[in-house]
Amino acid sequence: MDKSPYYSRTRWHSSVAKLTIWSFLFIAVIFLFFYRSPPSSSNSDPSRRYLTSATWGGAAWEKRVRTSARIRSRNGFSVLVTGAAGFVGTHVSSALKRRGDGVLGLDNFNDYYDPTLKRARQALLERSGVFIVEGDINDVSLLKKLFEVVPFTHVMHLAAQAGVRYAMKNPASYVHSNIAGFVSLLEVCKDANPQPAIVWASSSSVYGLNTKVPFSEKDRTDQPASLYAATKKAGEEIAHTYNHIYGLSLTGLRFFTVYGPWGRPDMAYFFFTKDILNGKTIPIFEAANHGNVARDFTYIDDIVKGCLGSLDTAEKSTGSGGKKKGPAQLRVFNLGNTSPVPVTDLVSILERLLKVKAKRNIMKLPRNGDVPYTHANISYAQKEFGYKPTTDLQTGLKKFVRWYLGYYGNKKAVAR
Ligand SMILES: O=C(O)[C@H]1O[C@H](OP(=O)(O)OP(=O)(O)OC[C@H]2O[C@@H](n3ccc(=O)[nH]c3=O)[C@H](O)[C@@H]2O)[C@H](O)[C@@H](O)[C@H]1O
Repeated sequence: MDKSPYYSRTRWHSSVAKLTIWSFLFIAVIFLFFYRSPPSSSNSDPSRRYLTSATWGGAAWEKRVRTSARIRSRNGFSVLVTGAAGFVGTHVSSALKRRGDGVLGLDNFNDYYDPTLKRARQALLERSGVFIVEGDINDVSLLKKLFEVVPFTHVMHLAAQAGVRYAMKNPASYVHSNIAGFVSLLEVCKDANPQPAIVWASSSSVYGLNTKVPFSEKDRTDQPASLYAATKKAGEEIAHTYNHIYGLSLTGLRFFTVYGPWGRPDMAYFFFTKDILNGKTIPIFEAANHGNVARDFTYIDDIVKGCLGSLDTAEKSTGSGGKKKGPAQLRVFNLGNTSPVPVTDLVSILERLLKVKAKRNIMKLPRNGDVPYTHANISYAQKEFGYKPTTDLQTGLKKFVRWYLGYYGNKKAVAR
């Protein structure tokens, strides 16, 4: 049967209508899929393995966030601690919680060093009521969500790619965490209402090739010797910018070689202990003309006091919702021990504590970012919040070794 033009037109119209409806439905389904699925953390750093594909959101998750951040003392703070499963992050979170502040942790649990140690720290914090959200500081939507759920008064920003020598192996990870991550955190903080006051971890390494000792905050910091140092120095400049434009209150802390229980396995005192116990030779660097390489090793409890002192004296940010209302506080403090010790002496102390002779391989300081000497002038922190380190290297290492042997269950050597 012949079809009339009218019939063909009607059929054509009905096909177009069907196609439109199906296309519309298809787009709606795609849209719903992306809108409803919980945003996962943006672990976009290609050079880093994350052991979890972290998800967040939902009523139960928000309740945990709120409960963890709830203030339990008069005039207490509500603090977001980034890098909470890290060495310093764990100690600071637990100290804040103990005194009644609300604490919420954030950590991406990356595998720069053994993540089971980070999980053990997490379990420790969990027992004292601190919840660690799994996510990356580059995940702006997660950060925004956290600030929607909790009006944090303070941010203790300790998440970072640490380690001086590793920067030659994986430079991108330093830019990702210490620069991009810091900026994404500051972006969210400046938009928050109220804006939090921010205390964050810079590093003694910013002094780089500076030879004037002891290092004072007024000394030059424009000659970094490693990419790690350069990213921390960049952080200090970025802090200046956000303070200047948005009225964020910012305090940078230049930590000097922090050590102690629950420490970082990539640091010399930690892997020296392991290698001495295993009878493995340890490389000990020496400076030019057989000079000693020395560090102003600072015990973790002293660093925690410095962190809390900085939080307690941090003034409020002056802006809100991305608008500056007036000048805000901008500070940088050295947090060191003020008594440098040669690395060879550190090894001798470990030998005595472990009752094992180290196999030493003395070698020239490699050109990998290490500097020969650090020494903090701490008078500024002393003046501002009474910072006064009280633990010498011998005492601090004794506590570290006791923890190490307990944690790793090595029964062969016993710390005195
Ligand atoms: O203050 C900081 O801001 C930094 O402190 C820490 O860096 P460093 O002071 O370099 O500590 P760490 O690696 O433990 O080496 C200690 C000493 O052992 C020497 N060292 C090291 C390795 C080795 O094989 N042999 C050796 O002699 C080495 O030459 C050095 O003299 C943090 O890791 C860093 O993240 C940052 O926070």
